[in-house]
Amino acid sequence: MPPKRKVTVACKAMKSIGFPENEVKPVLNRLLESSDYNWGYIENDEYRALIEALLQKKQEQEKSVEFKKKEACSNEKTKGSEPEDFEPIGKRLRRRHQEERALVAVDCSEPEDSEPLVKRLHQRHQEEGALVAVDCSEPEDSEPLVKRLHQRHQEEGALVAVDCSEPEDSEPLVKRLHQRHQEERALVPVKTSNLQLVITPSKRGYQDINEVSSGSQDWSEPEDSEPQLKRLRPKRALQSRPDAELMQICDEEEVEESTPLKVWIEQTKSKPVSPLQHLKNESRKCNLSTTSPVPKAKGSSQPNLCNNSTESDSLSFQEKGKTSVTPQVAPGERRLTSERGNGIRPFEKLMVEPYLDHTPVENVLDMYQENNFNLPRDEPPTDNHLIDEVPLAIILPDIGGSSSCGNGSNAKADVLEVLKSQSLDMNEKAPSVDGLSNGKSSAAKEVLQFDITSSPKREVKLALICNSSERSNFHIPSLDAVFKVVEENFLKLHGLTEFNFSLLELMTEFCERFWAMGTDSAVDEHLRSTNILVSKISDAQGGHDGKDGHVGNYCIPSSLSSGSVSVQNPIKVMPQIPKPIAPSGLGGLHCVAGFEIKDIENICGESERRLKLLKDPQSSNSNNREIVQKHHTPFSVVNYCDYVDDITRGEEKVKIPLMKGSAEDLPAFRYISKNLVYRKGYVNFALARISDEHCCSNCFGDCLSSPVPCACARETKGDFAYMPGGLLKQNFLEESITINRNPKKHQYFYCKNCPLEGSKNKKKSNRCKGHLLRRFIKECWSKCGCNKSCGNRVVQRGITAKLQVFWTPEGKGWGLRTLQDLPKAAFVCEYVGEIVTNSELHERNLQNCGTEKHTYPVLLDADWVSEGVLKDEEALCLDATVYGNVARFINHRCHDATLVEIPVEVETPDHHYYHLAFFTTRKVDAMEELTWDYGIDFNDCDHPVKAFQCLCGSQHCRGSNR
Ligand SMILES: C[S@@+](CC[C@H](N)C(=O)[O-])C[C@H]1O[C@@H](n2cnc3c(N)ncnc32)[C@H](O)[C@@H]1O
Repeated sequence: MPPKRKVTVACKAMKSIGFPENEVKPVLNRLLESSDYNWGYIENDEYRALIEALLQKKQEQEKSVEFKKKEACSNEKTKGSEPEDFEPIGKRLRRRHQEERALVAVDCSEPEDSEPLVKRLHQRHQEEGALVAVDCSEPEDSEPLVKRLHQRHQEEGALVAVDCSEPEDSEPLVKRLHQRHQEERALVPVKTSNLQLVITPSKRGYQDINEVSSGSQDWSEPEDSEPQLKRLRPKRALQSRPDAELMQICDEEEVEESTPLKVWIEQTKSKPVSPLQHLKNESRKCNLSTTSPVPKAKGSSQPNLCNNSTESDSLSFQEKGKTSVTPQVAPGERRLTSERGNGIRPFEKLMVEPYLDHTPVENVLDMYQENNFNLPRDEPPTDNHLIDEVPLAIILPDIGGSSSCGNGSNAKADVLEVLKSQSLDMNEKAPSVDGLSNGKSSAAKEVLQFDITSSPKREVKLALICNSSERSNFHIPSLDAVFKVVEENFLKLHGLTEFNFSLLELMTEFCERFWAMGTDSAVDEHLRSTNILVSKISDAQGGHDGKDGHVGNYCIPSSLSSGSVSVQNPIKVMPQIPKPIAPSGLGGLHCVAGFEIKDIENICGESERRLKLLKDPQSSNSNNREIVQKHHTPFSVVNYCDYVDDITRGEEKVKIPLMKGSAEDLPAFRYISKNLVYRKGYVNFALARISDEHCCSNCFGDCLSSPVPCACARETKGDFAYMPGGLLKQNFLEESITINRNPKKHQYFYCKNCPLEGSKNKKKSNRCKGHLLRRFIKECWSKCGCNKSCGNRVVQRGITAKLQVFWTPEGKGWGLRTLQDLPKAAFVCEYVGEIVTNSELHERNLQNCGTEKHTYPVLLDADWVSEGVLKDEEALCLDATVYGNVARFINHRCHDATLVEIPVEVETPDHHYYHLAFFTTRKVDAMEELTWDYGIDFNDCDHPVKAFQCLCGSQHCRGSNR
């Protein structure tokens, strides 16, 4: 969307919640400036940043005389304790935003609030707005923060009680919000009948974040789902009663609170924005009112609401003799106020964005993606900066010869309609690429603007708008020549005569990055970043005439009214051009750049030959490849493109593209997303084999939120391995990593008759070399009562991360990398292949002996110890050589691999078969390679994994000197 439009949309959105446009624009401007024109930041969370900024601006403006004294007084007192108040607003907002994001990274404690942000903000402010009965004339409390927070609980209750009885409704919401903000910012000491406290919401927010990230939060406890109403109650009394009574006590107390609830609703109904609050409270009323009790369902957070309260909170209230304070507020209101106070659930947590697919792991990954990918910057929304909605660019037709080609302006308009355009004012922002920036003094002076235009059709167009007012004799030069000169100059400038530099490649990468970093959460969009090729216009003036497969370009005259000339659209990145693999080594890029596109089908034919998709993977050999080559059909174009687009051929929920531009052959294999038994392997998924001990048939909903861990947590000693959100718990991950990296002696098991060794030599059984005993994860499954989105189902949901198969520069062949930042402890993929017995594997190895091709087997021996003596058909491994998933591309790393493999029990309690899942060992950055330690003994010549000269490059490489 062009910036102008974005401004309009933002103003409209703000108007809808009561901020007039004339107030919004300056704030928006300021925010844009301070965020480097990052619209993503501003639009995120339904304009959260903007709303916050507006509120803050308001409060700054409306500091009235009556508050001046208080403000001066409180500022004096709180100097130093609230450093953020002295930060510029943009910086503070950004920092806060970052911290919130960081919180999101670990905040998996409960399903997030599904209400839209604006609604939530309104509600929060409305609720907070009620807390305005403050008196800052008293000296500030010098008690420690924790103590003050406890007091705050009680205090807020009292405040609200007072507040409800007063006609505070007569104040407009916005005013109350501002007032509240002002009070919060100024750390106004609040006086009630008994004590003072300091309201420091932002401070509390940060404190909470710190608590969470420091691990003080127990992710296994759904503490947040407990209504704070109940937390406020004195617990000591409850503790002395039998469990059975607890529920009743809660109910009784709810009766007490039902009346104020009604009163409150009455009051809020009269407020301009109350329907939002009202709706929320209505729903809470359903949950909390005794007149409509909700059944205490197992698996939901309800049953433990009473006895799960934060003991320290409750006790401290009682100790301080505060139990007499009757919180006369609506439950919703109370919940929020106490949340702020107890340091458990800061407001920020409510702002967690919904997950992409509403499944925990996907959401986490998506959030990380959002967190770590900076959205492209936009220009400032000032009128003088606003660019034309129609970008100054030449629109090329679809190279694939779509029917719209040659259709003049109509088609152009169609394309333009969906284009997103962004600009960089070159007078302000120097290009960051070395060489370009060096040359800025001369060349960049003439580049007035750098436009990037993209469309949902996966097109990226770059346009440099140059000032040629002093060059009346301007003509369009040969782009080939321009590229050549720029490349040569660049190399000369940097003394890189041996260096192979291609400007076009650089621009292609730029476009790829643009897509990768700008993609939104739509699952299939991530492919944009890879399945794109660059094409140039050889004659920007006249467009194409049908030669070279381009029919009828749509050109905008290059002369611009202001005397500048637009070197328009020198490249166009087009998806789906089926030529990612070219003989030159530069791949399709080179081919297209050389204007050699004559016939798309020819290109696809070539690509298909190189790709060598198998008709019958089991009989894969060079002859077979020839057959594929000969049986090239017109449909191969589609097949081929599909494959590069997505090596999974639709087998996974996400597409996994192949990096374009490599001349190397992809190994011949057939993609499968689930393990398949080859022949003899014994795997029994019979429901009857799953006893009650091995499933949780009585559960429902999300097992992770159940107060009592269900049977499926037994494998992990009663503590689920996952946190809500899909990440592994820290201790479980660390333990698994340690077992892998520094196994202790006792973690090895030695078989009497090792199936592995036995399979190697039928006559003589070699001594068992030992098998590492690993910790299993047990996931809920079909026989369990919980639902599909239960937090204890992660691996079975499959791949959700954005991955790419790429050609490694170190010489390891193909590898796998992530296109998005991944958090530590995130599931990436499992190792999928054919389930073969050890003897079958041995046979395969023998067959392949001496040939280049070798298998990539993984032994499923993590629990052979408890399986006793295994028959051959039970001693299994996974071979992904011919049938496999993306994990077959994961390369080995001797030390500090980014992935660790963990056995996962899903369909069967028999541990001779399980899933092998890869989780990140640390935060992995976008574009980093994903590796795991194969566990190879590089000196063991008859290990099933054929040893290779290791090029992992790690400090403690075990196999580099073979
Ligand atoms: C599971 S495959 C990984 C994908 C493989 N690179 C490919 O192109 O298909 C294992 C093979 O990759 C290569 N490989 C993996 N890790 C390596 C490393 N650290 N150094 C050198 N080669 C490696 C070896 O040839 C090994 O047999």
